[in-house]
Amino acid sequence: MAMALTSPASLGCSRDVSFGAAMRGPVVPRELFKCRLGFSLRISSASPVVKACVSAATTAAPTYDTPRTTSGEKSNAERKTCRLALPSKGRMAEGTLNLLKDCSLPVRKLNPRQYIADIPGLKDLEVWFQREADVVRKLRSGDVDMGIVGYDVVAEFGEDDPDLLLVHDELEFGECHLGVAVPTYGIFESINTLDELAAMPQWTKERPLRIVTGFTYLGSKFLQEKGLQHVELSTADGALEAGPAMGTADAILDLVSSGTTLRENNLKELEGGRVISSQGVFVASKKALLSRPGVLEAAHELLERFEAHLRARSQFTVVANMRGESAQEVADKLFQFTSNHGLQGPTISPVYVDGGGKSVVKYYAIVICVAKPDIFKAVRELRRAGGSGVLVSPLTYIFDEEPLRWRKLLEKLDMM
Ligand SMILES: Nc1ncnc2c1ncn2[C@@H]1O[C@H](COP(=O)(O)OP(=O)(O)OP(=O)(O)O)[C@@H](O)[C@H]1O
Ligand SMILES: O=P(O)(O)OC[C@H]1O[C@H](OP(=O)(O)OP(=O)(O)O)[C@H](O)[C@@H]1O
Ligand SMILES: [Mg+2]
Repeated sequence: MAMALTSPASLGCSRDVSFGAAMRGPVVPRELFKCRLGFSLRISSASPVVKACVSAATTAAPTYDTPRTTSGEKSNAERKTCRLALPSKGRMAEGTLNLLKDCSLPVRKLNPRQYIADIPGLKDLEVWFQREADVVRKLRSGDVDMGIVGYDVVAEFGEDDPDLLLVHDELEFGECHLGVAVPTYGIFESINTLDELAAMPQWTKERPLRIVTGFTYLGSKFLQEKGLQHVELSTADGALEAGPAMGTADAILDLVSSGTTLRENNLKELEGGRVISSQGVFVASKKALLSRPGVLEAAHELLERFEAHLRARSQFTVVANMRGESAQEVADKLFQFTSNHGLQGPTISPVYVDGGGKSVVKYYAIVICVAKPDIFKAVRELRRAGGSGVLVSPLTYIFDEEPLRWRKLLEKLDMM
């Protein structure tokens, strides 16, 4: 899937696949415009690309001569502390802070407008709040070492940079996907798949399919891979769903979670038009993990806690008293009548009751973990196997052996 898009030659696609290099005002000289794919685009007002984008009042893909990473090599070489960057606002900010709090690592921020903070549980770690795209840019430039953001942002602004390593790829918040959508009406009424969209006779060199998106890197790569011929991408900062009805775009490529915004704007997603699925991820710079003291240790600590918490979150711990003559008999009944046997197997211990001055064992207490959706089935099964007094409580952490993701990370770092 990784495809380097650095020169026209590497594109291997029609020159019609172009970006809306619309004006950002007179600040950027026209000659300096560079399309995202890495080659210079001469802007002429006669060009249909420019005309379309100007009339669409969209903004240019943010790719002039400015690199997509910031500088900082010098100050980074001198930096002694590790840095974790977190989203400063929006959906992902809340999810990230909640996750850290649930992992007993609350972020301490003196006031909401301050962009530096710390985590009392993690020494020698600076926490920096940044807009999500900047988290990724600063990872790439070496200004921060680790970050938590949506995978969509890593994929878009990371541009397949091999220095970015996903330490945890499923933090279980901010779930959404990036997909192509078209109107439900007009010429699109009977169009339901990306292939059908691509095959529409309407799209020509002179009148390409106009797609508005905030994801020009992922979008161009995806559409080229899918072989779409005459496409023009433009970009805007938000409310993209308005584009088709306003007449400024034919289709959109945007994030979807509940699907409400699409529905409310008379748009439908196309089968085969899903670019990526996304959720919160923990990402780190390979260079930093390998060379900056303390980063690997901090990544390990965070990963351990995320894994242990997320595993526990999906489970209940269940304690029940089971009637039986021996622990062995209870274990046999559990295996026979129930599908829940705990992590490795049930823990079974005798329950002593007063038998008139002599303690006797008539019950055995069992402890098992049960996946949350299976809890009521598990209780029914336990009763069938002779269980009573079933106690169900939430779990905080499940620490297993070394997390699988840690081993995978060490492999990626050539440390195994
Ligand atoms: N329905 C959704 N729409 C957009 N993003 C979502 C959605 N669900 C989860 N996300 C995640 O949230 C991130 C964006 O969140 P949000 O739009 O709140 O950020 P923001 O910083 O306010 O951005 P903006 O510049 O758009 O205001 C996405 O990159 C994605 O990872
Ligand atoms: O499938 P849904 O649950 O409806 O969510 C999807 C919408 O949410 C986001 O927009 P956001 O709320 O960030 O507004 P914006 O478009 O102005 O950025 C995204 O860009 C979609 O428009
Ligand atoms: Mg938004």
